Amino acid sequence: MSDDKNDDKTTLKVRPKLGLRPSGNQAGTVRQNFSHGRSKAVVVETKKRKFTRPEDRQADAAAPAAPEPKVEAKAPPQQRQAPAAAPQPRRPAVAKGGGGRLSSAEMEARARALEEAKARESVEREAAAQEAKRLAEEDAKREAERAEAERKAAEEAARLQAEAEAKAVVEEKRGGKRVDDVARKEAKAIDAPVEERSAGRQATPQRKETKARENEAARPAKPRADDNRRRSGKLTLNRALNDDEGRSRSLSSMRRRQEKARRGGQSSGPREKVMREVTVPETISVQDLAQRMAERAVDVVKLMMQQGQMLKPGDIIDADTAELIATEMGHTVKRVSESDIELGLHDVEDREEDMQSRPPVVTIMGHVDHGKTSLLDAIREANVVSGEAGGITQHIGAYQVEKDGQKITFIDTPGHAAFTAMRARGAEVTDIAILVVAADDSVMPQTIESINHAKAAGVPIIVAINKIDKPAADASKVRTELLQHEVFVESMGGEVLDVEVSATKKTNLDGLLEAILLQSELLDLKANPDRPAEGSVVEAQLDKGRGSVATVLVQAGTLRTGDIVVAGNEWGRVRALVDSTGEQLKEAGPSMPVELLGLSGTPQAGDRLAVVENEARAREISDYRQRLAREKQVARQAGSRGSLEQMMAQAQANQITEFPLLIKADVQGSAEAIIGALEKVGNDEVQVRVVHAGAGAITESDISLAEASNAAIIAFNVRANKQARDASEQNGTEIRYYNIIYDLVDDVKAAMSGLLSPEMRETFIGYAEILEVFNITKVGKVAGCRVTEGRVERGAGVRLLRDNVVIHTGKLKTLKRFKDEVSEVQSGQECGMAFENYEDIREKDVIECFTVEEVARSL
Ligand SMILES: Nc1nc2c(ncn2[C@@H]2O[C@H](COP(=O)(O)OP(=O)(O)OP(=O)(O)O)[C@@H](O)[C@H]2O)c(=O)[nH]1
Repeated sequence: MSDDKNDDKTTLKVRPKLGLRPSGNQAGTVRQNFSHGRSKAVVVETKKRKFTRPEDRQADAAAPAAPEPKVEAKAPPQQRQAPAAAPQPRRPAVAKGGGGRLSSAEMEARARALEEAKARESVEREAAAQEAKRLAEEDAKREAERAEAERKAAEEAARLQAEAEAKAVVEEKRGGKRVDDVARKEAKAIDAPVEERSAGRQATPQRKETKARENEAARPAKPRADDNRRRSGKLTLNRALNDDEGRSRSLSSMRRRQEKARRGGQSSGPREKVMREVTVPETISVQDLAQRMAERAVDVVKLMMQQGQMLKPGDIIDADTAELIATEMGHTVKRVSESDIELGLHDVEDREEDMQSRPPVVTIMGHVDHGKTSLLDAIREANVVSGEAGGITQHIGAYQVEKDGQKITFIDTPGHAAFTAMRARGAEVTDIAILVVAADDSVMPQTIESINHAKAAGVPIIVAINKIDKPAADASKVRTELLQHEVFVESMGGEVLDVEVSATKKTNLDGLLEAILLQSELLDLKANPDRPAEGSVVEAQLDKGRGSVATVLVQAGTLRTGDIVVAGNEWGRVRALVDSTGEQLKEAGPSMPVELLGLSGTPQAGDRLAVVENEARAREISDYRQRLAREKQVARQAGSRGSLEQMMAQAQANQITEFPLLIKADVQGSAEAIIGALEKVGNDEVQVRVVHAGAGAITESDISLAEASNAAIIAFNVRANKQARDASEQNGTEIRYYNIIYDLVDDVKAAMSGLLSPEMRETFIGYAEILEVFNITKVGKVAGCRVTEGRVERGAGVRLLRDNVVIHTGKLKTLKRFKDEVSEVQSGQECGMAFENYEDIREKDVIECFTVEEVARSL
């Protein structure tokens, strides 16, 4: 081929040309084409061969390597080999060429040789083209197989990831550390293959490049085998065997790769960064968060460092920070809180078509001795009253009675206390309140309280005017007096049903039951009996023989023995259900009161009860609630009680437009004046709602009503008695004391507009009772006292109380113990006290001692 000019672009083709050429070496390029449209230009040095004599030709033949073209170092070996076949046809022509002249025979021979060479060349070209086509097909097939494997593996990875995340979310809802562990594992499973993927990602371009430069050493073994195959157009037995081997190796390696990917829980799936929905609890460690995002913890630490925060992987961060990090890294966040554990436990929505009518639940309220128990007893035709100590209702019970085939559930509560306690715990069990008013006694303070309780709960009232058998009975007086408290009975043109009854004579009891059923019809009470039960604890106690016994009112669904229930902080498996007659039941439907046995501890009245799917969930919820209760207790002890400011903050957050207050004043007149002044305070957005107002000291019942209505207590010139003070401390209800109406109104106004000036927080220090009053010349009146509670301090603020009503507020002039001026006197000790600029002190008056501190308003 040394005499050829290789400028033809055909693969492996070197076209021989006849004719005389200038002697000497000649350089040129050969364009080589490969499969997939790739080509390569190779520099070939050509050498003009001289026509020589036979003896010269022999010399030529003795040196076969000489005609080999000089190929650039980078040129593939294939290029070097391919032209080797071409010189053959030219040999005869060269052989006959002597002295530069050719005979006709020689010319013929040369022409024939030329023809043969052409034919051979075309055959070879065809074979090479076919081989190239076959290789291209094989490549395409392999490529398709690989793509298919990758797609399957990616789907598998996506599925596993979705499962892992779903699992993490479910576990997260149930709280606890387990979640983190599971999520961590899942995240790890996802994470590892991501790295594998990225390794694969790097390998691919490399492979491509290697193919392009076939002489590079980095090329993997398999493609090299392919190249060898391509180098030759011939298909030999050996090569065919090698090919098969190559193919089977390729398939099995593919299978291995798939298998590996499956084991690893993923594959060489999508190569872009995967954006995840990251579940973020209230607190999370940096490491955990990184794993949930499938990111490296060190990257998270780096990111936080850029934000100016130094963190370690083990550090715990709050949900806000975690959200910031996750969003910064391009993930979306799903916030969950510990309380999510209770999701779906209560207030599950029922479909309208599943709802069925249920009996009404009735509570009887009223003033002491107006005949509540007698009435209930008369209705039940069972003698409960005689069994009670002193005839006073001692227990809370719940019973069901039947009238014309319709059932009515009665809850017998001692006054309104249990009623409000239940409301305070969120249990809204009562559908109808029966207000018992004795016809001979008419409306009394507890009657008014009962009205306010019912109103605050939004429960309709039915007035039962009792004891009409008594000669002094005056039903119309009762009706008129009720008008003053905004209870408009039917006979006075209102909507409240009223029934005259006699509990002892059993007069008109049917009328009362009919009124209840009528009211219940108006209320259209419904519940779905075909679902896990929900209810409220009406009463609970620890019974020596039976363990924890809770009287439960089923409110929705059906409660069955064997069910696993959570009631308040307690849980248990229902061992037995007993109805009000003492009979064992298998199940209890909506509005059915039953005694429930089997709880792990004793819940509180008003605790809500729900059936859960398994013990684990019951335990988890109960653990969570117990922890919460402990934390609440600690918070209360730390003094973080509810206040007017907090109330307002809450109101603003929840966009509440009502500002509930309970007002207690020294006289009815001041209470009314305060209500009048406060009514003017409101605007379009927020209004004062007085849940109850009255004269006299603040009692426990006021605290429970305030707690149930989420109201603050405004005390005007009155104090709370000991029980009330304890109760308010316990449940965190704020009592604000005032002695000037304008201060009171200003404070409420400020709280409502959210512009509270610094709060003057008053801390109670102690009480002292005046035993004797001495009149000392020059000094004035001095009170000989005994400290009954806490201590008394000189310089502290003092109030003079007479029957729990504030008479005077001021400062102490002297505090003496046995003639000596002292700074403080402890409980149980006696001392002498005198007020600054105030002398109207009497025996039995009480001196309240307090300190005042200014607390900056924090909303
Ligand atoms: N004459 C008459 N006396 C009645 C009637 N109803 C109740 N009494 C009497 O009134 C007293 C008080 O009755 P209770 O049923 O204990 O009253 P209560 O409201 O349940 O009282 P507490 O449990 O203390 O809240 C009892 O002596 C009853 O006999 C009635 O309709 N007529």
